[in-house]
Amino acid sequence: AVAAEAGNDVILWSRNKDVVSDINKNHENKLYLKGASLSPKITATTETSALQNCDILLLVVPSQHLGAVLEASKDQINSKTPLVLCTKGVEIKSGLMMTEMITEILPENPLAVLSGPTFAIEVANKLPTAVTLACADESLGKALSKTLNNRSFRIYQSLDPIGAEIGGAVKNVIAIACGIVAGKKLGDNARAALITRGLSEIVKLGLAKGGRRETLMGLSGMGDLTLTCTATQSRNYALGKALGEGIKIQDYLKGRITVAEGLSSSKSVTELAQNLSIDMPICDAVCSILHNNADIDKTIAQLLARPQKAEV
Ligand SMILES: NC(=O)C1=CN([C@@H]2O[C@H](COP(=O)(O)OP(=O)(O)OC[C@H]3O[C@@H](n4cnc5c(N)ncnc54)[C@H](O)[C@@H]3O)[C@@H](O)[C@H]2O)C=CC1
Ligand SMILES: O=C(CO)COP(=O)(O)O
Repeated sequence: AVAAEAGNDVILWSRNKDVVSDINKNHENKLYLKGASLSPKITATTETSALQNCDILLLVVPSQHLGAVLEASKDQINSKTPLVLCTKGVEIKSGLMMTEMITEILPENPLAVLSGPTFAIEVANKLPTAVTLACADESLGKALSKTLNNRSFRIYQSLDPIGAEIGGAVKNVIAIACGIVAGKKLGDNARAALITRGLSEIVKLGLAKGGRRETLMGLSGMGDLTLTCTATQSRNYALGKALGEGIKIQDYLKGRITVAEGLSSSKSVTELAQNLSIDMPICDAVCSILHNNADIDKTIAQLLARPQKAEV
């Protein structure tokens, strides 16, 4: 929708025939984006051959499936086509960040990361939004920003794709923690503490991976963390809130088709941090609750009982 609003012709690839038909016939995607009316400039297809002649490819498949989709379609992708990563997450299977995984599959393609506080429905409905577009190649970053920027979608440039990616991947895990605290009615102080100490975890991991502090403090870091940790429309926050209210994860996920990336990223981010010998107690706690069936109250008590330490 952003690319179309900026004046581009847009082709959307989907595996789902019903979604394709809804977009082409009704200019809507009722299954995944109810309440947004899409530009007729957007057409959809299930054919990966459509990837052949694109000037830019925006990658939006959920993190645990993007690798498989790229593997299956890489023969259709020209090695000169710039790829813009919009997915937020770390692959469990390989432990790789999305940009690392993409580079393994498509080593020659130029790569950028587009990330920030961007609830899709607000973006599609043209509500004011600001994001980071990070690309190590400054002139390509400028060209991509110019192509995608529009009056309601303001793009700030950055040269730090790693920092932009880490912020987006880890904030989903912290948002689940904030949701749990809300579900448990533990108060606003606790949420502010989680956001701030969560940011500290994001910064530690981001710097260890080679990202820059100022990126982590910007739209794709602090900005997205703030949005997701404070809004009930966040799927990650909502998942945490349900758990905090006592709903079992299997029951919550039953019948849900949309992704809450923090569920998988809590595992992959925690493993990544362990491999780098970085202490990320909040992500660790969320991982234990989601994947090791840890008791929520005991996990919170353990977090609060950690030895005192200097703030910085
Ligand atoms: N929805 C939002 O507000 C935002 C989402 N993102 C990120 O974008 C990525 C995608 O999220 P959403 O579109 O919101 O998720 P969603 O769950 O609403 O939609 C996922 C889409 O991917 C497709 N999909 C799922 N598994 C697939 C597979 N194995 N092969 C091919 N297609 C598959 C689904 O059919 C669907 O079209 C995530 O990493 C998310 O964190 C980033 C910014 C904002
Ligand atoms: O990444 C997002 C907003 O920037 C979307 O967050 P949720 O996946 O938690 O809804």
